[in-house]
Amino acid sequence: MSTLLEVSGVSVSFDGFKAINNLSFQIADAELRAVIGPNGAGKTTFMDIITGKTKPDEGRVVYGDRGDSLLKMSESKIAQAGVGRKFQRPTVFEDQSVFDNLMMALKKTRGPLAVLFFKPSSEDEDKVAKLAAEIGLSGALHRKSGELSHGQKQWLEIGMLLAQDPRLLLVDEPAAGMTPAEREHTTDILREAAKTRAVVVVEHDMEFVRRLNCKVTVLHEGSVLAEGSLDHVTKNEQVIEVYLGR
Ligand SMILES: Nc1ncnc2c1ncn2[C@@H]1O[C@H](COP(=O)(O)OP(=O)(O)OP(=O)(O)O)[C@@H](O)[C@H]1O
Repeated sequence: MSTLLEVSGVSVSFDGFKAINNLSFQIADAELRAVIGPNGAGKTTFMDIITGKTKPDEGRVVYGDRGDSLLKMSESKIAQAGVGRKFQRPTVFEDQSVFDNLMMALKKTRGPLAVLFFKPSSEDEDKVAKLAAEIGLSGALHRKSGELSHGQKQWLEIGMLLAQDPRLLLVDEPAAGMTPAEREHTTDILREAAKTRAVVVVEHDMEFVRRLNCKVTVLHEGSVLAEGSLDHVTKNEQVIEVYLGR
């Protein structure tokens, strides 16, 4: 499997405090990865660097088949290049139906002019139906999104990101506030999504990470402390000390 994203030797300081310290990270196409670490480990800043929100002081961030540097690109250019990000709080359009939210997300992939003159084809309707099935909302297609449970809103937002067909999807704490059954379904969605794209999941919940059943990267003080299977990293003495032993 070829490398899709390579972060090497990246550091960033805020007012002299090194939030990211010589961090290196790689992910392949169609790989699922969990990123864990205690509060303040640098997980959010790490994602901010990939999406272009924060520019590092040093290091390289190389992406895609041509090895483009993401550091030279704006946030919107990075998004256009196929990097999608899901924040913790869902931001679906509550007054619109699930169907309309997914359809709008499909439109967005076609640029501003296409949005103005957009007429959904039956092909688009099929795509929306397929996305709804992928996120487990086929039965709720015509419900107002505002009426959905917290978990369902999160799934809808994942579906809206998938509608844009990202090559790399970054997901921030998807399990927060979910019921155990919703968490299970969320791991299924993410595992399925990672069959055709790279998915990075930042998560605190260990049971959730165990169900993801993927390679885990442990961050601590802005660097990678350990990497490997969950069983491997949870046996690491340093990991136990800084994170799990608390
Ligand atoms: N814009 C900023 N200005 C100053 N300090 C910052 C800024 N952004 C992050 N930090 C600091 O950098 C460190 C890393 O923060 P970050 O939010 O990336 O950690 P995190 O692993 O996502 O934590 P959490 O699990 O609590 O969300 C923290 O000590 C934080 O206070």
